[in-house]
Amino acid sequence: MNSREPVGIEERVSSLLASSSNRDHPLHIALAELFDAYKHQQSRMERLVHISDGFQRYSLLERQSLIDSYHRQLKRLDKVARISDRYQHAIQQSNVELRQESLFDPLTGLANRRMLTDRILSTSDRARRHSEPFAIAMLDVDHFKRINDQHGHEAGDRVLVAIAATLRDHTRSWDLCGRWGGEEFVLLLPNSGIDEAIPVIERLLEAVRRLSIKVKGEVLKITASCGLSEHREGDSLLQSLNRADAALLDAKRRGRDRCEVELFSD
Ligand SMILES: Nc1nc2c(ncn2[C@@H]2O[C@H](COP(=O)(O)OP(=O)(O)OP(=O)(O)O)[C@@H](O)[C@H]2O)c(=O)[nH]1
Repeated sequence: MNSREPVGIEERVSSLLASSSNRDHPLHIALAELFDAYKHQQSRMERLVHISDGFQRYSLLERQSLIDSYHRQLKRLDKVARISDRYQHAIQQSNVELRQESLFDPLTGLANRRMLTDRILSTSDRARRHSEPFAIAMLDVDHFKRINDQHGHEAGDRVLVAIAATLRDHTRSWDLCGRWGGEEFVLLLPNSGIDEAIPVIERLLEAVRRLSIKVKGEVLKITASCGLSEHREGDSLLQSLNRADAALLDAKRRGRDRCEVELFSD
């Protein structure tokens, strides 16, 4: 008798088949064939389990690598989005700067000649459609050359900047002030006939008189002359500007520091 009793079915069947006392049993051959078939099936099962485990491990690795690659792509996309945001912001910024440079005078920050021209044309269009009057004023600093000659170009620039600020501060929100060039400024007074425009200009000239610009310990007193014209229906931009310019020359001739009106006389 064995010192150890076989426990599992396989061990028990194996030991039964191995025992010489069972060799002539009528079921011995059938049991041996059945046992072989069983072992064959079992080894197939083990192979299948092995393949399935390997496949699962491979799937896990594949999944992990896909997740890693997905996260790497996300990071890249995030980086690309941030670069694109910065790029778009830079383009917007440079568009703002380009617009600023193309429409505004760099020294005074007022509208430049191009913007003034555009606005006068659109105001003239609106005035025609709604039968509204509008006025154009040309304002020129008196004896500006003297300021440059006596105090230097930089002092002249400071005077222009101070005048620009005065124009901005003493006109109505719907008026447009701009620098026409040199020491000459243009004011567009929409929805205003001569009668409404004159007090605006008088207020402005008074504000210029009150300016005190300190240059190297000296206080500069400034005056300006102004020519005013009212736009007439059918007038070209040039005609209205020419009439304001003629009125300005008249103001200079009559002694400066004043506003003259040129009404309907080409
Ligand atoms: N500082 C400075 N001066 C300028 C600028 N543009 C033009 N000027 C000067 O402005 C002066 C204009 O002088 P004029 O046209 O003789 O006129 P004015 O001396 O003001 O004399 P009136 O207009 O007759 O009162 C010239 O000396 C120009 O050099 C500028 O941007 N800065």
